[in-house]
Amino acid sequence: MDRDPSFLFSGITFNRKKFSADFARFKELKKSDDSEETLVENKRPEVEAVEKPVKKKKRKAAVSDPVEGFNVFKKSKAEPVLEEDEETEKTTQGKKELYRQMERDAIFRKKHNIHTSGSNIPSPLQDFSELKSRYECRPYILRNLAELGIKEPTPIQMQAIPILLSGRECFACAPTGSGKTLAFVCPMLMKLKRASKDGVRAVIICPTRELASQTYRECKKLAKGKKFYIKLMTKQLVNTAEFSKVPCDILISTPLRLKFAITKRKLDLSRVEYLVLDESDKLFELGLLKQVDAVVKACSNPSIIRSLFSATLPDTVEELARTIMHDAVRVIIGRKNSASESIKQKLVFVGSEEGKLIALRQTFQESLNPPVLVFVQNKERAKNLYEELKFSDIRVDVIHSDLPQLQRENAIDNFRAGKTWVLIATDVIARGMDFKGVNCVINYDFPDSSSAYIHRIGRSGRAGRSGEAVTFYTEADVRYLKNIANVMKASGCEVPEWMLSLPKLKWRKHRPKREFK
Ligand SMILES: Nc1ncnc2c1ncn2[C@@H]1O[C@H](COP(=O)(O)OP(=O)(O)OP(=O)(O)O)[C@@H](O)[C@H]1O
Repeated sequence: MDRDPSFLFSGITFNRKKFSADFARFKELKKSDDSEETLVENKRPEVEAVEKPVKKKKRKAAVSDPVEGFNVFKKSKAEPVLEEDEETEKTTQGKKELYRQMERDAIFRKKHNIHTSGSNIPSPLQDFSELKSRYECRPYILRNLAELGIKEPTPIQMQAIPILLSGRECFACAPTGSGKTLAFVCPMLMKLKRASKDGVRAVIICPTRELASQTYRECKKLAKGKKFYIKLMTKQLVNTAEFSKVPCDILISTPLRLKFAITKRKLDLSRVEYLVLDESDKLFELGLLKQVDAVVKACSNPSIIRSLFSATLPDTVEELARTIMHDAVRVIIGRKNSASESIKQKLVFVGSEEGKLIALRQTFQESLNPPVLVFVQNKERAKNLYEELKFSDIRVDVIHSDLPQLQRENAIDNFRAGKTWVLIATDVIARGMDFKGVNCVINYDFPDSSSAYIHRIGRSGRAGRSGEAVTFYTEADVRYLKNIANVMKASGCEVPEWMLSLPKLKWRKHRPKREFK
């Protein structure tokens, strides 16, 4: 007979007092039963957890089985496992793709002579169209590049642009005339995005006024169609009463003017996001170092991106650079501290100082192929040589630091416009100046260092054009020939063996007293 079990115990009362001990035991037992149950319940997942690796595979296989009705369960339980596996697979795939990309980058860099060091270096840019696909570049930049006739990035642009766009600091060494200006201006404009009136956001320091004003013009050209506040620090601007209130996104200046403005408390650089030291090795020379240091200090924004560019980067400058930069990428195009390979270089023995003027006149008589730049050691010599040549039938002009600013500007403009055929110059325009189509550079006076040589002759053979460089040397210069001969050899020019085997000099600046004869 089936009886309800509750029925058996109906009417029975339990003497809790009498059997309190048993009751307690019973209770305990129940409790322990409960706890055991809890334990068992708790154990299950543990067992499952232990079994998981075994079950994982089964589950995975099961998931692939199209068994209806189990899907929900399988999905809900098995999905995290699947995700994990897919995740692992994805990671493996991702890693493989990363390695493949790194390999492709290495091949591409090798092809374009791009040498890099640093961690996680972004892939080089193969084409300017990648500025849009990879970095959402605004159309105005691509339009301006096209208008300027700039179709393909140069090697320094291929590598430095993605580095700067990915927010990394960079110190770069690339040959003269290889497009370094665009390599830092383009990412700067892209990162700044739009104009603002919240203070100076980017600073470009150039060693000379001429270079600063050229860089200013280049910036304006690339920013055309976009309302950015781009300012060239002139004497007039710095003396403006309300200078600190003038809206400015990008400020281009020589270090001296910047330091002056900072000292006079007219300029707040604490919001600067981008700082470029163009011709950085020059800026780190003794004459400019203090001023540059003051500017670097004034740019106190902790998330600032600094970059250094030059065609020559001595080890000492690199060491100094490392102390101010964080996690910077080093980019070298071709060989470090080498001359552009598109320049045909020649050394001409002129005997003594007297021989120079004769050699120069002879060179002009044989073939004068303007525009020609003639470099001399100092302003006195520039004035003297100009006096010698100004009444000849050659259209000659001169530029040096003693001239008033307007005259300096006119000398540059006339040379650019082809009105001047021969421009006599000191090293004031040896760096960075971009005169299109200078056919020949003549080092009337031997350059005082191999880097001065590289920059001087780099005024020709720019942007893939060919050029010529002639260097006069006297008996007194012979012992300094080796360094120049090495530069020549490294860029593929023929050099007599005896020059290369001259004793090695610990490099000091070669600035002998030269009498004009
Ligand atoms: N991608 C490019 N394609 C063609 N021309 C270019 C390209 N980029 C820059 N240029 C042109 O090349 C010339 C040299 O550029 P830039 O003055 O920037 O050289 P640089 O490397 O800074 O030289 P330097 O070391 O003498 O300062 C300029 O006239 C510039 O307009």
